[in-house]
Amino acid sequence: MSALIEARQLDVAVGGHTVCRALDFSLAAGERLAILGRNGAGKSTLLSVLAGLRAADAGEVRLGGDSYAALGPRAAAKRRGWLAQRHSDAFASTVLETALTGRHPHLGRWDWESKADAEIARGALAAVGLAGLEARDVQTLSGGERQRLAIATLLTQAPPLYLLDEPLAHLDLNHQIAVLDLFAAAARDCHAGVVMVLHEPALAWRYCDRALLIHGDGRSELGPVREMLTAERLSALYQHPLRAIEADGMVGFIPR
Ligand SMILES: Nc1ncnc2c1ncn2[C@@H]1O[C@H](COP(=O)(O)OP(=O)(O)OP(=O)(O)O)[C@@H](O)[C@H]1O
Repeated sequence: MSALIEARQLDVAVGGHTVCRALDFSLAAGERLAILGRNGAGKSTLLSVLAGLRAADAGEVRLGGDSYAALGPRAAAKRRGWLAQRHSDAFASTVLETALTGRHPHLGRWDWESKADAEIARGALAAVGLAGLEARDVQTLSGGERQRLAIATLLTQAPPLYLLDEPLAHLDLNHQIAVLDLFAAAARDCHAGVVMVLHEPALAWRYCDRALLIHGDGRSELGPVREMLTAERLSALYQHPLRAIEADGMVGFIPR
């Protein structure tokens, strides 16, 4: 069976700066991969290449064995969902209408969303703690509520592969864990693949199988979280000394 996503010999650069060179990886159903690196290292740029929204400088990205060019936008939207780092709401729209946009790839050109689509969207809103806000104007939401709405919209889309750019942005600790638990359940119960840009190595350690470290100068390292997320490697990655502390089978990284 083809991987959910596969990058082959990928070169990515932005603004004259190399993000990665000859990067190879593939993600199987049910796997979770964290992308970590300093601000400006190119994590969002790489994720947008993986999402088919930006061309690579060399190499290719395939979703289930097919290129983005062969799939086209609608078929690609059924195979991967992308959580952007920023959400713009140019027009007034309700929370439910926004979540329902996640169903669009599943509808025919002239179809309206059905009752079943609305149930899926309501379920996703409830899963992120937004039940009761369905009729609210999206422009009145707090930063954390808007982020959870974007996640609910993606859960409504229900792709087999989630590409998440900083899914924990704006979220308090309680909602960070709740959102990571939701994607863990999607991986475990629905065999979804998850690639997420994270700034918290301890949560990557706890919620991901593998980590991709982007050093910002073209170098990258990929491997199981227990090999990649060590104090030594993370101190080099963030260019700041860190100490690892283990408790109850979990690890934390303390800046020195
Ligand atoms: N169009 C552009 N022209 C020039 N430089 C750009 C352009 N787009 C992005 N960059 C630069 O490329 C670098 C990588 O940006 P990117 O958003 O991918 O970083 P990131 O690792 O996701 O950072 P952060 O952790 O801050 O979100 C940054 O230094 C950014 O300023």
